[in-house]
Amino acid sequence: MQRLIPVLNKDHVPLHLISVINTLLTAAKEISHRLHQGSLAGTLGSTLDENIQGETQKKLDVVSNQLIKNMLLETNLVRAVASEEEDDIVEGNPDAKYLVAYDPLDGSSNIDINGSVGTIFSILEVPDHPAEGKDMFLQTGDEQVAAGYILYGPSAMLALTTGQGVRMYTLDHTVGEFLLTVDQVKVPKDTREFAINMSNSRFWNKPIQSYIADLIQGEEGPRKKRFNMRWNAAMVSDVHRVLCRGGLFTYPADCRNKKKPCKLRLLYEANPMSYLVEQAGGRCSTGYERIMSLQPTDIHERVSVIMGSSNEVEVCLDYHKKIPCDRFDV
Ligand SMILES: O=P(O)(O)OC[C@H]1O[C@](O)(COP(=O)(O)O)[C@@H](O)[C@@H]1O
Ligand SMILES: [Mg+2]
Ligand SMILES: [Mg+2]
Repeated sequence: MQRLIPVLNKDHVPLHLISVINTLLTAAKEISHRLHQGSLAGTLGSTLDENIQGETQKKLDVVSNQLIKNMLLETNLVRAVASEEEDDIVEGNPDAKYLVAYDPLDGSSNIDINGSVGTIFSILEVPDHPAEGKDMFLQTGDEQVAAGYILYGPSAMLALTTGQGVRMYTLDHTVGEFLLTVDQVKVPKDTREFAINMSNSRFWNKPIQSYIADLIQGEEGPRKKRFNMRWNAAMVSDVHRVLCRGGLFTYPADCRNKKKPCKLRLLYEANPMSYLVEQAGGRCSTGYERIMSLQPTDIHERVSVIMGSSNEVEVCLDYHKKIPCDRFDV
């Protein structure tokens, strides 16, 4: 089985970019080890702090964030990092070429129940201008030069794209390396599976309510086929399933908190996952716009997300075209 670095070399990925990716993986191996140790490592549970988004931080959110940040900045190859768990960007080498945006641990609520979690990352180049502060990160998803995630499940898996399709690697603990296990990931165009947090349905806008209501009616409804639902409460593992066997994943806007209608973050979650899903032949949208075309205005910006099997996403988007929003504008 092939190791990661020779595969990236064969794809002519620039050497410094390979080093940045490899550094992320070194941090991921350490996170994987700590997760594997569970309570024995003393890192489960919450801290007394909240992150910039007002969410309680788990100890492992903080530990993972520190590990990734420190390791990346030590390479001298990174100009700055932006993390879901940091209020502001953290500057590195002013002469370096790369920017890394990351969600150190996605699906945090799963940590204490020994469920799947992951690390999501997006790598950009420093733009010609404005090349200062957090504005450097305000680039569309189309500007990403690499993106991926490490899923810490029964095995630790890396899904990675550098714009030449998507490959998956599995961590071989005996040699401490990620080995190629799926060469070209392809998301099937059609599906009978969807992933959404149904408990929010009364807070959704009409287009998504109608779409999901029709899926649930199965053979008796307008879709005339039976759909199954899956929800792991970790985007990384819900999207991993979509990459492996198709499906539609969505976290739509809702009116639980009018000031914060969307949950998932554009830079740390939506853009990197969209890059992977599109590179595997799937489709990604907010319901109204392609996610990777969005111009970010803030590093912690949140968006509504619909992604997965292209024909199914298309159907969902038709509901958005035909049915007006009734509760709030997105
Ligand atoms: O608890 P909910 O509302 O179902 O939300 C689950 C969603 O929240 C997230 O856990 C947010 O990510 P974080 O754990 O990084 O904050 C997503 O991974 C997941 O899709
Ligand atoms: Mg997350
Ligand atoms: Mg997180």
